[in-house]
Amino acid sequence: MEIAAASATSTVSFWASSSLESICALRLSSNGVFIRFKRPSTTFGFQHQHQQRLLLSCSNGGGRASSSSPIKRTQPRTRTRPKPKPRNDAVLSSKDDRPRPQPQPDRRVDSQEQQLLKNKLNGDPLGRRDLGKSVVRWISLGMRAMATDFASTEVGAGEESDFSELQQQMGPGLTFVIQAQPYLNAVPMPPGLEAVCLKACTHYPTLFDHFQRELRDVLQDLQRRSVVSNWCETCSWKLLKELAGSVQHRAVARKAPGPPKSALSVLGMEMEKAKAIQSRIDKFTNGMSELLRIERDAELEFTQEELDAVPMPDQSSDSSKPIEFLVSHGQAQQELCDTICNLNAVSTSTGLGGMHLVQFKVEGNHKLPPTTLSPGDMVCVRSCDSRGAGATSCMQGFVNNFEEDGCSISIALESRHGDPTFSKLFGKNVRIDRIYGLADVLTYERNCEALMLLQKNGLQKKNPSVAVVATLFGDKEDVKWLEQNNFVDWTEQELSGHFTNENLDESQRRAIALGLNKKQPILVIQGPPGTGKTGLLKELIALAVQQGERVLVTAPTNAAVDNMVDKLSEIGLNIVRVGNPARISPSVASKSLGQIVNSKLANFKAELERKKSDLRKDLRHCLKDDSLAAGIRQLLKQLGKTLKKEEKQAVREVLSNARVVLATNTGAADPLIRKLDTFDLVVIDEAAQAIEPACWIPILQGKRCILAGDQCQLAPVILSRKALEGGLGVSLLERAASLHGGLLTTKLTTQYRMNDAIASWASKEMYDGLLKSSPTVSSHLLVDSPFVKPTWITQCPLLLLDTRMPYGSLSVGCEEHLDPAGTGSLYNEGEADIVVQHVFSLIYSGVSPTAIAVQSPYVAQVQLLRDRLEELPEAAGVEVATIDSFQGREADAVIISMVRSNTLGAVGFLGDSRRMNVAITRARKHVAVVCDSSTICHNTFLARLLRHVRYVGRVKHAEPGSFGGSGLGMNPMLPSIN
Ligand SMILES: Nc1ncnc2c1ncn2[C@@H]1O[C@H](COP(=O)(O)OP(=O)(O)OP(=O)(O)O)[C@@H](O)[C@H]1O
Repeated sequence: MEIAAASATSTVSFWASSSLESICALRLSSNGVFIRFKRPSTTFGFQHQHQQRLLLSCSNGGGRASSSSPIKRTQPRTRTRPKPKPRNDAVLSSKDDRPRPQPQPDRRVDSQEQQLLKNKLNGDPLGRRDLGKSVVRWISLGMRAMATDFASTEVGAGEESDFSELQQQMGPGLTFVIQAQPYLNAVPMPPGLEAVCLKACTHYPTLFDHFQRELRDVLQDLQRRSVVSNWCETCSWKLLKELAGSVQHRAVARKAPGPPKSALSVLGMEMEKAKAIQSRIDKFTNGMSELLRIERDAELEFTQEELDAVPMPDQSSDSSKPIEFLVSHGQAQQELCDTICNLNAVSTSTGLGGMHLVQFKVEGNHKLPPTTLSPGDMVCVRSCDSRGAGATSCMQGFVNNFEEDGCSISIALESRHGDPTFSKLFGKNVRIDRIYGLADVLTYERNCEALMLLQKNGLQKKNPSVAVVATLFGDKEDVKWLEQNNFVDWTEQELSGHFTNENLDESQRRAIALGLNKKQPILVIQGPPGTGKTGLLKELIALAVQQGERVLVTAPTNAAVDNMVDKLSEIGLNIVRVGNPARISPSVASKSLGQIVNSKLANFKAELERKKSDLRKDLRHCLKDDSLAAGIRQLLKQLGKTLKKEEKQAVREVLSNARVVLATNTGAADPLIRKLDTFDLVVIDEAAQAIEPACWIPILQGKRCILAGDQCQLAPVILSRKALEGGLGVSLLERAASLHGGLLTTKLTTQYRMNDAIASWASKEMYDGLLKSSPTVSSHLLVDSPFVKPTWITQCPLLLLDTRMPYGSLSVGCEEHLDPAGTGSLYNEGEADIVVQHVFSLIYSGVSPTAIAVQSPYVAQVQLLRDRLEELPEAAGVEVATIDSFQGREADAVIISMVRSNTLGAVGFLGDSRRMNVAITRARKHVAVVCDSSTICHNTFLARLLRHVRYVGRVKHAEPGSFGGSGLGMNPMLPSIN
């Protein structure tokens, strides 16, 4: 999964100017803030936790907080290291088997925290009582510096362009907070009050309040010195006032919500009823904000562990080795590495959305080492010495791509204009480390912001989704009232449009008819695997566009969004995919905002480049003539500005002309989308996998919404047990489905994917026997596909390849092992052998490699399997993926490697029924489960799965190296399972 969560994940980093001796770096990262202090010979690191616990630790230089976790790998490497996945995918590492990080109860701190949180939600600036004198002074100093910088444009007043640049950088909420960080960062925090400082420095109302005061003082000072005539009339003050007057500022920074008068005026509802709805919203948003905070802290802890694990080269390693091979854990040479050293920044360009694309090249034109990194992976980029040591400051980003020369890698850095560290990467040795798990401050802020907007605007006149809010937070009586007063209507709309798929069944047509009713504020489409949700949404969106609606389509993961982009591209709709370019699948990149804008401006850019090159030639000829050269430089600058202006214009045009805009749930908070007109319809696919606050981001931007998904498939990934138990893991789809006696829900019950031997297990285990198989698929087998030979395997829909040994002993070579790379994931080499052999059996029987998918819940096993299959040209096209990343897709034959084989009977998260449901139900005609049944059977849910296979499928004992061949003519024995 992209994570699962993951998704338009992005992180923002800031690092202090190196001129500051005392502070080396402050990083606003992943749902939280890290700060590192540098002393001449010691580096202190601390992580701010909600418990206000400061974890102080020391290390000798290297810019990396030492911790109890060892820096060097001590385990010997015995095999190609499996490629760990980012946490989003890596929900599936055995870390999930560990106890979740639990915040320590501290009543005093909790109440202090609650007060701060309450203030944050209320939008009140934190006062002296919350902060204390020294912290107030610290903020004032930072904001004074920022205000001075801001007002410096007044000195050359009249240059409109400077202000327009300021205008672009300045924005309410998070944008302002981001702009403020480098200034705050440059002021040493008062000792002992770091935790409060860290809280305050992300609190927008507080920062804005101080900034406003300081700017006024700075401008008044300029007036006294006759630099400006009237400070109130200065452009910077006007800009600030404009900001303060913006709707978004008022939404975020306004004080506690007043009475729900708008509900009264908009809906004409009785005041008491509206108050009751508002109080339910208040209770919900306050509770959810608290759970988000708990979860953020758990993520922060996880992230710190990951950052602590970023390796440093061993002092004793052989320095004569090619420098680019200096990789993680002090290994001088290894087959694959997740750190690349000795890189130089060679060029930079600005991608859409302000993303900096920086190209790094290996020094001396060496080739890049073989690496586990691939596009979309999260990395941290740091300057260091030539041996990769002494890395201090860091920026985070994503791998954008590898250049064709084999020497360069391009990284999309999440930095903003003026970030001081960015320019410092040039002319330095740089190392890039892969980071596996990162909590994300932007996601956290966006989720919190959505809750704030829901609380403040939910029942307001200006909220286009007021009927959705009233339905979801109102009781049965309120919903009846909404219907009686003609605000909502729950009937089906007559279908008149043209279907691209005429085969839709009755329940699918009903779902479409309900979804097209413009007065149905919210519709939940619940469908077990293979019931056609994705195809149905494609039809529904096409028909909604036909009836003149603009649609915002979102999903919790980039993979799910790309899947929808793929489907919608087939029917020729005018669609745009918005999101981090590095996270968009290359197969749908042509529909991304960046590429559409680039192709739209291709001619313009070519012409501009021609002009620029002419001007540069002229410049070379007139180097002696200063005034002419200055004029040419001015023209070149002007051309750069023209391009920026054109790009902005093109972005606006492309987005406002698009009939369908697609993004992840959190990606829908992108200002580019927010600035657009209200959408008529919001569709959230895979909604059961999203936490509710994230769903409110798109919902609040549309008049009505449709949630599609299956609450028996993957759930939102929640790290903190406390947050999970508090209800953060309950999706909006799940909550809405149980509201108002199922009024909001329509169900699909016929599946069109699986052979009934496969579907009947899912139906019995997960859907109370209600999932029916269409006769068109209920008995289809691999052998029915063209060119497939009849073998016992191709005629078997369900197969167990069992590595179990008698008397409870483990099959030699088939034991589970902990990933030596320290990811916490597990692998099983014996099972990998058996999987490869089974893949070959299928291919020799005539099954196309592209019709085969191999899945494992463990990322280390996925990487091992990829490595094995990549070596075999015959297997090219076989897809190997974690279960989470395969959700929403299907394949004719699916092989699942369960990995767990131990004498304790420990199965970890294999016992998660929702994940196993997804794994098994991806298959159309054949599932092979490779496992050690003596371990697996300790879990009752998995034992029932084994029993089902035994009754309706086949069981075969399997050993590495012994099972194989085409299966042609074989008549396997069927050992029983106790
Ligand atoms: N009415 C129908 N008649 C025939 N085939 C259908 C029909 N509806 C869907 N299908 C087929 O069923 C298969 C599964 O459809 P789809 O992927 O849309 O299901 P889904 O509900 O999204 O599944 P999942 O939840 O597992 O992702 C596809 O191959 C699709 O073409």
